[in-house]
Parts: sequence; structure tokens; C-alpha cells
Amino acid sequence: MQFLYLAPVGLVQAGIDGEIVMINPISAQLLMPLSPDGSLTNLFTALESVAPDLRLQCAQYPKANGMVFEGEHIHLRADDSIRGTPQILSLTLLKLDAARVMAVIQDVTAEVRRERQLRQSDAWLNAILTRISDYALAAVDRAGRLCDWNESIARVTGFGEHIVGSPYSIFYPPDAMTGEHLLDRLREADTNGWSMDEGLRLRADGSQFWCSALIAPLPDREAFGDDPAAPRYCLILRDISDKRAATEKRRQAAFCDHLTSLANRRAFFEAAELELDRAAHTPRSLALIVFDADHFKHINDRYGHPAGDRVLCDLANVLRDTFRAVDTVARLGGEEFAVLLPSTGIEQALAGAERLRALVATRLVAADGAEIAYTVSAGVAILDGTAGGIDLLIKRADEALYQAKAQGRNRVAPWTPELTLHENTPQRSRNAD
Ligand SMILES: Nc1nc2c(ncn2[C@@H]2O[C@H](COP(=O)(O)OP(=O)(O)OP(=O)(O)O)[C@@H](O)[C@H]2O)c(=O)[nH]1
Repeated sequence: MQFLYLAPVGLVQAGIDGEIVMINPISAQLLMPLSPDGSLTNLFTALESVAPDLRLQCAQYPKANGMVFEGEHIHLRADDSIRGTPQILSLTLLKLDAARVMAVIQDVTAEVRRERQLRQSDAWLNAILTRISDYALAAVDRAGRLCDWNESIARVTGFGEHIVGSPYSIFYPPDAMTGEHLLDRLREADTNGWSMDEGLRLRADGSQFWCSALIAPLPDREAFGDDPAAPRYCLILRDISDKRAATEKRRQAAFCDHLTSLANRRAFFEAAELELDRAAHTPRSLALIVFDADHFKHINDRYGHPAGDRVLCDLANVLRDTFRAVDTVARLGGEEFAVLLPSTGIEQALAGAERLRALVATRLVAADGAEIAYTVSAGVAILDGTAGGIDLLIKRADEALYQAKAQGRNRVAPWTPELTLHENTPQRSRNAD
């Protein structure tokens, strides 16, 4: 009896003719508004207006006892469905013996509505995944790992189900993203509501396509609690190869050095600003190498200006091949180049600079029957905090470069605090164009 009253669902015990013997408060609350005369004496009468077959179904049930039906949804009439009141009841009817029935009644309005919404979202998502051909959608966990695989990923990138659990950088060409950059994008999405980048991305077959990648935090992700493998972000990859072809010319003009096709000063300073901004959020070391061709005036004077241009293009090619895709290789002007290396310490940057210096020293550039040998000097500096910004970093790399030149050229020098103490270092203006 106590169970009947405390049960979290509506329970009604009635005779086989529907006459109510016992009814708990939840049932009374759910059935009262349906009762035609405001009294609750008969279960079948109370439900007659919304489930007229109940009496008959019960009478026709062939067995001595058992489940007449289970979880049948009863949609209440429109005039009973004032918002906030039950709209859908779930009814289970048990025949206890020849004389008694038991009804279990629940208000499932919210549950059914939620299911309907889920089905609708599913249908929309399905339509996006299967019909829109140049988008790929994926869920990403808080460490940047892909949580699922679907048709849209297969269509846009060609990758199969094995990518589940891999970091989303699997879509980026090798060297185009570090582990820190991967997390930077997630942090940016948390702070700004989204994070977008554009560039070359990788298909499973190794081919590349121009793509815009949007990362947005998923709504209601707190519902997953602390589960590290739960989806936290939505990643949308969009193949924009067509659009890219149309805008490439304008982008080239704005951000590429016209002689070497490397990033120009403007692109360099924009990349530097972005890296410094990221370093401010997540402290890390940022390295800069400044390269300068040695005795370049002499090369111009001896072989002519067009030959000098060829040497500059050769140096640009070696730079492009030597450094990672995540590094920004730029021509700052004249015979001077810079490489910005995110998440890189001094030793690693010095090794990269030395590798390039040694490679250049083996080059011979063909020009009008002559073979031109040339060398470069390099200054290397790192920024451990963000104070001082890019200007300080360039000033230090310049001071180190001056040192390399002073020591005889064709060499790499790191910045040291003593270099700044020597005020004989020339100061050059480095503002972005
Ligand atoms: N061919 C060519 N030469 C350039 C270009 N831009 C600058 N230069 C030349 O680069 C030379 C730089 O000369 P300097 O600054 O004296 O330097 P350097 O002769 O390389 O001597 P160090 O740097 O001290 O080793 C000048 O002769 C410029 O005319 C360019 O786009 N093409």
C-alpha cells in the first residue's frame, strides 16, 4: 500500500470492469483533468475521451493474466494540452487475474519531445553529412582527437574509420602544425566562440587541397562531465579549392614577395603578431633567424643585377626546403630574409640556421655562363616572454647577425646579452610596411 503511494509513476488498481480500487496521487493528478464528470471512480471512463478502446482491449485479452499492452502513448486532446500540462501519457495495462487489472501511467511529454528533437537533429545532420559534398564534419575531444568518423569525412578527405582517436592535425600536411598549435586552436575557439584557419590540407592519398577549417565548441558539452574522450568541439572542413583559385592572385599580391614568392614583410609581421598573441596565452619560446647574403653588392657588381636576383631566388628555395611548414619564411627586403620558428628553443634554431648556412655554401647558381657561389650569415634570437614583442626579437637577431658579419661572414651567431651592451650595433628600422 505504501509502495503504491510512494511510487514515482502513476499506479491504479481496478476491477476488470475498470472500477477503481486503489489509486496513487500521481495517477489522480494525471487522470483528473481527463475525467468527464470530475470524479475518478472508473479507469476506463476516465480515459474514454482519449483511449476509447481500453475497455474492449481488456475484455478481449485472451489469457487469465499478463500484459494487455505496454507503454502505449496516449495523446491528449488539444484542449487538454495547455503548455506545461501533460500532453502525452504512457499507459501500461496488466491483467492481474480474472477480476483485477493494474495500470501504470506516466507523463512522457518531455521525453517524447526530446526524442522528436533528437530525431530531427539527426535528420538534419544526416542531410548535411550525405548531401553537402564539399564539407566534412567531425567531433573533436578536448585533446584535439577525432571522436568519430562519417561519410562526409570520407568524401572530402578520403580517410577511413581508423582516424578515430587521431589528432585532427591528421588533415594537415606534415610539419604544418605542432601539438601546441593544435591546442591553440581549441583555446581560441573557447575564448572567441570559434577558430578559423585556411590553408593546404591533406587527403588520405597524400594529395593536398585548399581548405578552410572552422572549430567551434559544442553546446551542452558539460553534460559529458570529465570524460576525456567525449566530444567537445565541432570541426568543419570545407574544400574551397575553387574559391581559392579566384582569390589566389589577390592574396599573392598582398602577402607574397614578387621576386621569390616567399612571404613578404606584411605577411611576416602578421604571422609574428599571431604567434606572440598565442605565446601570451600559453608561454612558449619563439625563435627568429635573420639571414643576410654576404658581399651581395659584389655579386651584383660582378655578375649584374639579374644574376643577383637569381641568387636571391636560389636562397629563397633553399630556405623554403629547409624549414618546416609551420615556420614563417619571409623576405624582409633586399638580400635579407627572416624565419620565425614557433615553439622553438635557441639550440634547435641555431641548428636550423647552421643547416641552411652549410647548404648554401655548397650551391652554385648558373647565370649567363657563370656559376655563382655565395654564402649567408645568420643571427639567431629567441623570445621567452612576450615583453618587448617582435621589435625586440628582431633587434636581438639583428645584433647577432651583425656579430656574425663582424666575425668574418658565412657563419651563424646567437644573440647574447653582451651584444646589446655593445652600443656599436647598427639600428635598422623594422616596422611593417
Ligand atoms: N639583385 C638584387 N640586388 C639587390 C636587391 N635588393 C637589394 N640588392 C642589393 O643588395 C646589396 C646589399 O649591399 P650591402 O648592404 O652593402 O651588403 P653586402 O654587399 O651584402 O655586404 P654584407 O651584408 O656586409 O656582407 C646592394 O647592392 C643592393 O643594391 C634585389 O632585389 N636584387
